[in-house]
Amino acid sequence: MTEGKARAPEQITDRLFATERNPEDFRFDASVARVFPDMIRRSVPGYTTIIPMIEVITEQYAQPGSNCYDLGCSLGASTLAMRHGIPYPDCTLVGVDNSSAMIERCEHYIALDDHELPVTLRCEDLLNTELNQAAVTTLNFTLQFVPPEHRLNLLTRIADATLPGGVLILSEKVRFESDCEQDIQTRLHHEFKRANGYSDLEISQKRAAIEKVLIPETLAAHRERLLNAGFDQVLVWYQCFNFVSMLAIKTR
Ligand SMILES: Nc1ncnc2c1ncn2[C@@H]1O[C@H](C[S@+](CC[C@H]([NH3+])C(=O)[O-])CC(=O)[O-])[C@@H](O)[C@H]1O
Ligand SMILES: O=C(O)C(=O)Cc1ccccc1
Repeated sequence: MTEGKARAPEQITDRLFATERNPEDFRFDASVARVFPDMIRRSVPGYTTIIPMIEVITEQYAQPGSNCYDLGCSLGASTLAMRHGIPYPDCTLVGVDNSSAMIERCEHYIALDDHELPVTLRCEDLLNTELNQAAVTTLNFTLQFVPPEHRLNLLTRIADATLPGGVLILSEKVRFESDCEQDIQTRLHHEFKRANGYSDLEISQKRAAIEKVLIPETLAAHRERLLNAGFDQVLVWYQCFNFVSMLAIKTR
């Protein structure tokens, strides 16, 4: 480790679903925020690849004097990737999350990161947050938690706020048209979780807890809605099982 640099906090193991519990919908509360880095790394195939690629993509699409947004920033992993990718000192970087437990811890992680570009954190609903002059906006596994009926309106607000040449990085858990593919990809995702030390009880209790709050859609539905919202081009730049990351580009 470089001398004088702050040390990254130790990761706390996610055991939230390890013992039998009453069925309750998943919430981003203090108990989740506490174990979140471990939870997301062991639960989302490709997360540890997607984060550094957000840095690479941000570096390509940031524009001088623009704003960059990380919507649903949690503890700031995607925010810090954007911070490190932005090559212009006059850019503004904003992280938004409506979980106060996440934002409180996120402030701490941002402070530990030794970098000159300031980060503004907003503890508010991303459905109401002000967006303008955006070069890069990230929704890294966040849109899936927004009620489906609000998704087009949010994406339209993002597209309207995006500068020509700007992008949206959209990572989502997806579902598949074909029942057979849905079964295979879900099984492979569960095998990934098992390989990362989650038990069958943990997998099934978490599955029940997220069922009503994490609503995946098909890739075709995402594509069509992004184009309807005002983006000009949509491409998939990453997929591992049922976890996908897209790039929506505004060319004009
Ligand atoms: N309406 C909303 N308004 C604001 N925040 C919201 C809303 N709905 C959900 N969130 C927030 O979106 C985040 C989703 S996690 C993002 C990971 C991060 N991007 C990462 O790259 O580490 C993904 C996951 O847990 O799978 C949580 O912190 C919620 O509080
Ligand atoms: O854990 C799962 O099964 C998921 O689909 C991903 C996830 C990751 C973190 C919070 C909620 C869901």
